[in-house]
Amino acid sequence: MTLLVQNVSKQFFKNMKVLKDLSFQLEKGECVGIVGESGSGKSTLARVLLGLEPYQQGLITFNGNVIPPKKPTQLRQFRKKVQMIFQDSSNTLNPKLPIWKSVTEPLDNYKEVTPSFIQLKGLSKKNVAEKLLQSVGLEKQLAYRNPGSLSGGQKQRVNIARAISIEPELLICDEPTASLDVMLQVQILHLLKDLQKRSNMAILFISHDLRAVTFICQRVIVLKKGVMVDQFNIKDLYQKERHPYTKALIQAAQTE
Ligand SMILES: Nc1ncnc2c1ncn2[C@@H]1O[C@H](COP(=O)(O)OP(=O)(O)OP(=O)(O)O)[C@@H](O)[C@H]1O
Repeated sequence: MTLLVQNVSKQFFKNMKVLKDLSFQLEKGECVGIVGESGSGKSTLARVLLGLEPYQQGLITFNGNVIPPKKPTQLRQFRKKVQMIFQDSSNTLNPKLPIWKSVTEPLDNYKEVTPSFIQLKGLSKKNVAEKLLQSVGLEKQLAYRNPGSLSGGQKQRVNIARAISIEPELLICDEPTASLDVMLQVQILHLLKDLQKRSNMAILFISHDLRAVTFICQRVIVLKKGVMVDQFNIKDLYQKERHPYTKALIQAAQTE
């Protein structure tokens, strides 16, 4: 898997450039963080990478194919390989469906996928859902409840189970813990880290929280007003060559 972003710029209106000449690369099994304050363009970048928003300059490729994919068949392949987890876990699950139906929906859409972590043969869809829920640390009985009766943390775990059910090559997480309390944030970060180790999928972890990013990622990209001002390996976080904006983020994280 390779995600390649080359000199990408995006604007919403004529003079409103939100992403400016961004270039970076993400390889199989890597976990890269995108960090920056509110309004720096993180969510816009996520949407552009997912092919949900157009960009005006540069080129994005996923495994050599241009993003956004043009043909419906290419788009289908792309959606299978790249999954997303959003900040707000409350609206992403259909309130009318029991959890087992929501969690197995991607497997219904991509019947050709057989996840390696569950032996599908002979298992009913409900059993598969139970297994998926257990893989994200939830009790299997949760499969038979509706989203309305779940806590925020449980719902986010269900979203993660759903996203990983088809074993994506890349998981894009946009502030996945922002709506959760601190204890749950830590649990979800541990879960993501553990899943990444088990599956070797790549993760693009978008957050304003430098501490979360440094916990889970091996490499960090710092965005400021749509410009990539810094990029470094976690081991170099405290090196003096860090950009002043990165240093300010480190200081803010320490005083929080
Ligand atoms: N659909 C849109 N139309 C016009 N401007 C937009 C649109 N979406 C985002 N913007 C603007 O683009 C800039 C970047 O927004 P974006 O949501 O990508 O930042 P962010 O870093 O994710 O912020 P936050 O952490 O607050 O979510 C902001 O100035 C925002 O107002």
